[in-house]
Amino acid sequence: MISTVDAHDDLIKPMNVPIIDLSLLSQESDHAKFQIMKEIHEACQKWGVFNVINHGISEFVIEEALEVNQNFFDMPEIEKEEMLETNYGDEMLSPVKLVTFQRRAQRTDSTEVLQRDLLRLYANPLEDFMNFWPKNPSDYREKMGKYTKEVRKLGIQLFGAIMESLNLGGATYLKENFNQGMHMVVANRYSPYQESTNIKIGAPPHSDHSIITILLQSSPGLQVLDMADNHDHHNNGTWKSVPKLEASLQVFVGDHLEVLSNGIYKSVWHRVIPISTSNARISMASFHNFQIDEIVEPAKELIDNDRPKKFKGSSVRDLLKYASSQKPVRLIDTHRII
Ligand SMILES: O=C(O)CCC(=O)C(=O)O
Ligand SMILES: [Fe+2]
Repeated sequence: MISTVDAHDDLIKPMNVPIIDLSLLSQESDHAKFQIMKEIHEACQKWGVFNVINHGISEFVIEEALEVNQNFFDMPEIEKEEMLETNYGDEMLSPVKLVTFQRRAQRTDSTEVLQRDLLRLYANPLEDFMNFWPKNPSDYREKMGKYTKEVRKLGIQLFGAIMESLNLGGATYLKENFNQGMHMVVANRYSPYQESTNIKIGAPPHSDHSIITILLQSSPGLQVLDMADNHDHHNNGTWKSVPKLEASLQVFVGDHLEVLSNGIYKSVWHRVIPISTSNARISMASFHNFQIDEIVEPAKELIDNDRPKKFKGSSVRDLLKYASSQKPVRLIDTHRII
């Protein structure tokens, strides 16, 4: 179990996260394509994370999305809660969920060490879910809608490239599953650290339940676990900071891509320890999955005598349910066949 959450920032070294130029994907040249597939393959295998540049989402859309979330979180607590108070039945399918650390602090069973505010929005199909998103600030839906549309397009493009990097370019059933899949956007606000309180701001170590996550950050603070040759032993890695690179987004391999790739790609352990003490840090994590009850298994094309099936199947619902129990091991680790 990873329990070290102290921010010995001076001891944390930066990690050279690979930078992938997505404009190369649309080039005709086979050489450029081959090169980018190789880079994606290596990044997903070795690090479970890479930066993308020339990703197609305009700086303007990004800035507006960050700003409108900042404005949302800045509203008085009571206003935020009122607008979201609805009973949706199946909580797992609730189109919006707001967790503020003020509210959480009132709960006596709170065992979390690192705190943040988060707003989780369902986003596919966008037209269905947007009506449940916050009405205020009044430009929230419009600006988040734009970002969400763009990031979904990027997700589909990246999934296609990642499948190709696994020689699964011809497996159209996977692309169809992805296209119909779940898209969840989580906006996080990390308040400035207050010396007067004991509250530690951040996100505890975890890997994502997604196939891929696309991350947008307003300021640094993300750290990933560098496991070098020790991928299956998450307690043996070293935390490294991920430098914030201008105009880039970060892409994470999630648990379900580790399963789908039959263990060839590794989901990345990460945590957040914000650096700035004066400004709030806003991030937006865009989680892309298959449908909630679709069973994700190692792709049959990646199973053979040399690489037998490594995992039993699981659905996103299984991963989400398990995550809420806050166990220190990943569900997929309990699903290992060998
Ligand atoms: O805030 C970040 O940079 C990362 C957030 C994250 O890991 C998550 O929401 O799963
Ligand atoms: Fe995450």
